[in-house]
Amino acid sequence: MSSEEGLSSTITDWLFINSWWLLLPFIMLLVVAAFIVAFVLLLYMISPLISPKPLKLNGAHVVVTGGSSGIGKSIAVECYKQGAFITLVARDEAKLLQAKKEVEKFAINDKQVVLCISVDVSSDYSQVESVIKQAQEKLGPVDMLVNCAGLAISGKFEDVEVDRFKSERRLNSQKLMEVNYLGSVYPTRAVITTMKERRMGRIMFVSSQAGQIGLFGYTAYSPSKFALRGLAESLQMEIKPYNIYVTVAYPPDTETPGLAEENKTKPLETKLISETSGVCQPDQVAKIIVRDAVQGNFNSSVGPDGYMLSALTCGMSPVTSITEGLQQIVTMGLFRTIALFYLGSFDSIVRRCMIQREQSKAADKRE
Ligand SMILES: NC(=O)C1=CN([C@@H]2O[C@H](COP(=O)(O)OP(=O)(O)OC[C@H]3O[C@@H](n4cnc5c(N)ncnc54)[C@H](OP(=O)(O)O)[C@@H]3O)[C@@H](O)[C@H]2O)C=CC1
Ligand SMILES: CCCCCCCCCCCCCCCC(=O)[C@@H](N)CO
Repeated sequence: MSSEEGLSSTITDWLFINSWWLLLPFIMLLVVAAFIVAFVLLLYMISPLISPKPLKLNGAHVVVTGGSSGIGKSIAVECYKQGAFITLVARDEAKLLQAKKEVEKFAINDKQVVLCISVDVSSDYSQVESVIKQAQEKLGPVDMLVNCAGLAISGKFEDVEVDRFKSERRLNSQKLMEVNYLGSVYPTRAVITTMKERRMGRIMFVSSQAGQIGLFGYTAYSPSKFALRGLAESLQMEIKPYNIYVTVAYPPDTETPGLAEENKTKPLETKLISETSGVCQPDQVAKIIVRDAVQGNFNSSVGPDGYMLSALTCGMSPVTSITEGLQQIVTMGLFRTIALFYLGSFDSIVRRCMIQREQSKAADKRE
């Protein structure tokens, strides 16, 4: 070895020995990252421990209000397919009988029963209480209540008859707050005592994506669906120690007789804005809702827009799995950023429609 080579290797040795501490921040960073990864993994592993025990639908008694049509009927079918006994609740008896026949096609054993009850869920509590009692006498205590009876009216604030926000009752002119909100309070009130005694049960409220955001044309509808969220959160805090779990479902537009009826008078703005999150089939919506209710998830959403909306509007709602909580924490800022773009595009839809209306009005006047 030449003396020059010897010198250079001594220098490298010296540098190595004396500068290892330069790597210290990197090592520390690695250790911290490893801890975070391990912590998250641990959370994922214990997540099932804090989640509610799934409800067995086989042999369970499921009451579905609004079960004679649309989403409610599909929910009844989905539960029946999994072996449940069903009580369908709605007003029109002919529609109920027709739905009963359709549901019965999906029996998986010969003990299963579909019971029909005709009642207006929104008018008189004592009536609702007595029909629920009848149903319990025939098919046993209610294991799951699905509050799906409801309707939508859309129209500009000043165009919706003031009466229809609530007020007096006329035939075929249902009031939104009464049906969508009180029509969920009454059946829930009628089943809750028995559920608490049995220390088990599921209560589902079918809200809407319009129960998460207020939209053009939904000044009467949205509040009636937002109200369900307040009810659900308060109730869940009361009944969680009794092992009863509440689910709020927020579907997008879904192809049902109810939607067809609503579309007859829907403002163009409402149509265009709602199209953002697409149109779903009732069967597809029902599958997701029933799965979430069985698992005891507080939140049930459909599709990517539904997922983002739910994470964004989670507020102080209860969390039913650690994974869900983590996802909300991580995605909140990003989803708010995306939401601002959506809001901008909704505002521009409203502005464009207004300009178009004014132009066609002016043209009409000239003629
Ligand atoms: N379709 C959609 O785009 C969406 C719907 N939703 C919500 O889902 C629920 C179901 O909607 P959808 O399937 O479209 O509706 P449908 O109109 O197809 O069905 C409504 C059901 O509710 C019953 N019902 C209505 N009023 C009463 C009442 N006062 N007492 C008892 N039963 C009643 C109806 O029967 P009857 O008339 O015989 O009483 C029928 O069985 C509603 O709450 C709606 O707001 C949420 C998001 C999207
Ligand atoms: C990150 C943020 C994402 C934002 C996505 C926004 C999507 C808005 C669409 C709202 C659709 C409302 C449908 C109401 C359906 C309904 O309840 C009636 N059809 C009942 O008949």
